[in-house]
Amino acid sequence: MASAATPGSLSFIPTSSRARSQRLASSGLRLPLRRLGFSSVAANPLLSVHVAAKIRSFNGKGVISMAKKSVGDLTAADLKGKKVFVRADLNVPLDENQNITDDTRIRAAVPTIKHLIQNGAKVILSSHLGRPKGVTPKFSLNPLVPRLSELLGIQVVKADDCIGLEVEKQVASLPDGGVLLLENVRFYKEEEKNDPEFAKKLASLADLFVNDAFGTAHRAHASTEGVTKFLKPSVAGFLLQKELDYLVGAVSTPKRPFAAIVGGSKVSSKIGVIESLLEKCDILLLGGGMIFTFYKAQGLSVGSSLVEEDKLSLATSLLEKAKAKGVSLLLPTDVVIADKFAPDANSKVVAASEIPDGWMGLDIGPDSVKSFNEALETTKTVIWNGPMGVFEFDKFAIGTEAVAKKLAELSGKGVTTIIGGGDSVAAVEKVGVADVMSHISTGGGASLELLEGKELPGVLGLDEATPVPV
Ligand SMILES: Nc1ncnc2c1ncn2[C@@H]1O[C@H](COP(=O)(O)OP(=O)(O)O)[C@@H](O)[C@H]1O
Ligand SMILES: O=C(OP(=O)(O)O)[C@H](O)COP(=O)(O)O
Repeated sequence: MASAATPGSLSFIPTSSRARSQRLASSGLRLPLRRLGFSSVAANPLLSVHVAAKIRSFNGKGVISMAKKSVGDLTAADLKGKKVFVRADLNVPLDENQNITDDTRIRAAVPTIKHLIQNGAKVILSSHLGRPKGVTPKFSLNPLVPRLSELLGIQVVKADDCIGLEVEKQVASLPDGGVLLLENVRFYKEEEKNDPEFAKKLASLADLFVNDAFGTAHRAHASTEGVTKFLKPSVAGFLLQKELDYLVGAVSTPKRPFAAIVGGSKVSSKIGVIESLLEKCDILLLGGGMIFTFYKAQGLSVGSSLVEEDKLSLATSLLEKAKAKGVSLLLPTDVVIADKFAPDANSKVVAASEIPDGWMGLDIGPDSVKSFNEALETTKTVIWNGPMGVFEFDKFAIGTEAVAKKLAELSGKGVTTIIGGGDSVAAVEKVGVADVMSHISTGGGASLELLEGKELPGVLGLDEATPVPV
């Protein structure tokens, strides 16, 4: 079994999916529902162990081990009558009337819960919702109960707390195959502090632990990492494993040519991902707000486009690194510029070298879309993280939508297409091509940290899988 690398520190706080969805809702976007496929892992849980066990080196910085024991390894003999503490990421967006506007994360948690209840376990389900400071009714998990019950085909019981006497009583009366949803675990500040006493109280409710909260696996919190110290076995759920298989597996041993598309607004938040991907990919396409820092570093005028002045030398060194490694790094050759940051701004397409003063680049231009498409044509694996422009405004969504459509087309031809969470997921949902992608991550921040080559605290604490011959 490979030894573990030192986990890195958290480098940034990602936009929460709640904030993102609220932003999208206010910009008028409607996200269609999407089905995640679980066939490979659910049908053969050992497959993921097998894949993960083969991983030896990810980003050149160290060796990582993500081979963890799976919930699929647990049978009725292990589970019947057992109390299982399941940490899921049910942090779904709710509208002002507390209606769920995207239930992807709830659906993604279902295969693990179903496996447990079908094998006679008593499921104690835990999640956070949003970032509450103390007990905050609008962050209660109550609105999740009807949808969860519907998807599981049983009536889920809801607790008003996540620890304490009343919860213990509810656990005691839970039948085999029953599900008790605990209240938002972040109502206690001890959760995010990873307080050992709090973790112990959560753990005392159960006999064993399943972590299926991929979206929160980059947080060392009491219910993700803390409880692993008190519950054995502590195993990975199907969703967690599927995410690791794709995000680590495909990037570690990609079918080549392997292209990465990185967009978004800040160089500083994507630097770790770009550096890590430069070690692995053959083609790197950059878009979004970060490109203007690269242009400026090359001496071009960027008008009032987004620039991180303190990252100019970093941008130069990344360009040099790409050259030294023989990675084909493409920056857009033309951009869509606007006279203000607004959906109704005046806009025009100009060469990247001709951005006038007072104008800002808000999307990649048509020539760039064409050359990006050509570059992607021969690829066998593509990973995408971050939009090509301010896709929240229709006028500046064309580059991002073009990438989404191209990846859908490639997916149809057998290319592995992986969408690394966050805004790119919202973009493929908007275009309606989410279903055809090979993998769409349920974790924005978590997927970025994995792509940076970091290990996730929520995974590290889980039991190692029994090695299988590879
Ligand atoms: N040219 C641009 N100028 C300003 N913001 C942009 C531009 N292109 C994309 N963005 C914004 O980047 C945001 C997405 O960034 P994201 O992928 O979450 O990562 P990060 O902000 O951490 O780089 C979107 O809200 C999008 O509007
Ligand atoms: O929505 C989440 O992360 P994401 O927005 O990075 O996908 C997770 O539920 C983690 O939430 P947090 O960033 O408040 O710890």
